[in-house]
Amino acid sequence: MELQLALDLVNIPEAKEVVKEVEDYIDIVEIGTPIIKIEGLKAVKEIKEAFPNLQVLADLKTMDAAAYEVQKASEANADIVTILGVAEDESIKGAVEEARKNGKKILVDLIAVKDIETRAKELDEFGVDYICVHTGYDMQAVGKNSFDDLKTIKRVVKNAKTAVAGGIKLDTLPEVIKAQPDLVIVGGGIAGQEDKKGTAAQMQQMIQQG
Ligand SMILES: O=C([C@H](O)CO)[C@H](O)[C@H](O)COP(=O)(O)O
Repeated sequence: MELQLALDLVNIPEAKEVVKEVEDYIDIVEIGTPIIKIEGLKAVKEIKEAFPNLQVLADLKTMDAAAYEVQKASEANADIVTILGVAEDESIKGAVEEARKNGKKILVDLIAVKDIETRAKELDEFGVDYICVHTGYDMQAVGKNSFDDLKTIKRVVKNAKTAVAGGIKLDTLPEVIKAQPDLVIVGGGIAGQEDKKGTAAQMQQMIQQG
């Protein structure tokens, strides 16, 4: 099980500061959609240059022109690129093909997918690397989480790795770990804490004890 730190509500210098604090305890650093929208793919490039030992995920949440966007993220040295599960099958296949050409990985984000089980089964046949259940900020605000959806994808996904994101904190991490995803994605649960290093260390330890 791996730990991914999601950075959403910071600029590039602030992102570097946070990663410097917790780099020993995380496997992947996510350059979140808001950062990419504000700062561009140079945020991905700069973080990869500063932390070459970490994998960097570009959270593009691609919906169309998938091969082109994966190509551009690859040029910025992203290791993993995200596409939305609600995108057309052609877009998903295009993203996978482009990622393969560049030695990169694709994570499909199931945010806003209504029939998680059916879509996860379909996506699993397209050769994507990760399938991720995700409760976004706006649904977290009305009390939703992805724990049941995680159990669903664990049951039906046979090829891809499984991932979970959305409001995971120290107190909810044990429930997530019980479901045994391959990747746990934490944003505010680390980046929003006073003691980021201590929290990340504790999360890594819990994950390793799995
Ligand atoms: O992808 C995310 C969200 O849609 C904003 O871009 C977050 O990175 C993801 O939800 C993880 O962050 P937390 O919910 O704060 O753990």
